[in-house]
Amino acid sequence: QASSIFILLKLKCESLGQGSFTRIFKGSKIDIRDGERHVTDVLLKELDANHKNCWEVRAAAIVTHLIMLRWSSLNLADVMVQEFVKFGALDLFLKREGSVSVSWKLDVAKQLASVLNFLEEKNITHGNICAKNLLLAREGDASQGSSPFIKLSDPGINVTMLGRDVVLDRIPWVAPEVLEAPERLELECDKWSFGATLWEIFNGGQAPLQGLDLERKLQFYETYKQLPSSEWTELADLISQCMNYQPAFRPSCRSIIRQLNSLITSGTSRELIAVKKLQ
Ligand SMILES: N#Cc1ccc(Nc2nc(N)cc(-n3ccc(CO)n3)n2)cc1
Repeated sequence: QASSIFILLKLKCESLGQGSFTRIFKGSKIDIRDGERHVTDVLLKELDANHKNCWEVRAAAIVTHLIMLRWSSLNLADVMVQEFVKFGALDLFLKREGSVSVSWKLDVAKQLASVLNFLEEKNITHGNICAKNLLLAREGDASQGSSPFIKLSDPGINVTMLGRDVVLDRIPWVAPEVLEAPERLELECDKWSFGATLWEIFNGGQAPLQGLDLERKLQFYETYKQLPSSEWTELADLISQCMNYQPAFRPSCRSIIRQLNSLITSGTSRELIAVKKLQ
């Protein structure tokens, strides 16, 4: 049996961004099989010190021998290895890129709605839908006819295990009902978060309610506020339907996908009219 040795190399020390309790690094996994070297880029998510105990580290890689080279200070038990997704988190990408087309944004939104539909069919609640957890595997280039491709990252630490301040800081992605009773995390909560993520996608990746302190974030929910609405009324309607304070009133995934499809048709013609006006 070919004994394959995985050597996990922490090449760069600077973090690539951070989750709430994780530092992330780019690394390389080197497989040596029958004398051949296969190098793949990996992302290492290292949990910070005082959250080690509640990190449900899934056996991410089935490794025969994992050799952490001497200079990597990572302790295997607290590291999750993920495939390195080429263009990284969507919020950072949108901030970097600034101008992507309406159809690009709707394509990404539709992919996320399809992922939510899949999870709903399996009755799985993700619990941390946001642009930071959407990873862009393919940038997509309209002139080449290629479309973007996103992957949904892991939800990280379960919201029921987070302190109240951390949950408050997740306003407006966390559904209001979760604030009172985190164990009531249900499928509808992901619909609420989908609405907030849709808002991010159409606002250049900027975080909604950025800069509000926890007190003001809490007031936002206590006074049943909605995010600043887009001037595209059909989009604003979809976002506020998803961010309905009554979980049962939020649209089904099928309805979300149907509404995105009609935005795609009206959206592209809106863009054509805008282009015609410019000419
Ligand atoms: N410039 C740049 C650049 C940065 C990162 C990647 N790649 C990547 N791959 C993953 N599997 C996960 C992530 N994440 C980034 C933030 C989070 C928070 O959860 N994850 N980034 C690609 C390009």
